[in-house]
Amino acid sequence: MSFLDGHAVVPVVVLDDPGRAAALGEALVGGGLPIAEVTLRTPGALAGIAAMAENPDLLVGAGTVLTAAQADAAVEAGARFVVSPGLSRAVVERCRALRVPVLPGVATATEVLAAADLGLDAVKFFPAATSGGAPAVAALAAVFAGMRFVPTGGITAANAGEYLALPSVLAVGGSWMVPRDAEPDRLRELIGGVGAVVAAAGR
Ligand SMILES: O=C(O)C(=O)C[C@H](O)[C@H](O)COP(=O)(O)O
Repeated sequence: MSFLDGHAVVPVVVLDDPGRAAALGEALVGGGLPIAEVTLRTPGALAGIAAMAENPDLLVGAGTVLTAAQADAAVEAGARFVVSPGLSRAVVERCRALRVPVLPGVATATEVLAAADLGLDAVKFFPAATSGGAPAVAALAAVFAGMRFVPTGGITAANAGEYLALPSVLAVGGSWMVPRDAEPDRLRELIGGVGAVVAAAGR
């Protein structure tokens, strides 16, 4: 069981204007992608999380969480899961204390081992494309039987299927369907296209 069950693709959102968060959340839900990882990389990210958290049909989480204090702030704003680009014991332990699922980033076997030592059974594989792509995930999965991966970073509609074909891949993350400056029509088109990618991968 994972908070990502039923979510094969996690949209990674960089919000410049928190005033657009609610509409983006509606577009995701309407397009069949009722989940968003809002990165804490913009000043309005926490306000955006709070706005999205008001949508009962949307599972909203925080990305780019680098410190335990940021995990606190994200959960306080309404984040229901936490994603980090790297593996921080402090972040993992704070999320456990907050009873919120956490997905720390790893890119090497040593980091997967460290995550397993912390009792984790799912990690983000980041940055996926430049860390060896789907073949690297398959190679890591071969030696870490209980570990599941969420590759993120450099994933597109064209290559998501390679990752989703791997049984060790819980989901993929990416921003390709939520580009920062897309007009609403283009956004709907990109979000709507994700379903075909997921279906083609048999998910
Ligand atoms: O910092 C984090 O915690 C992140 O989540 C980083 C994101 O995974 C990538 O920025 C998404 O990568 P692209 O799909 O290539 O845009």
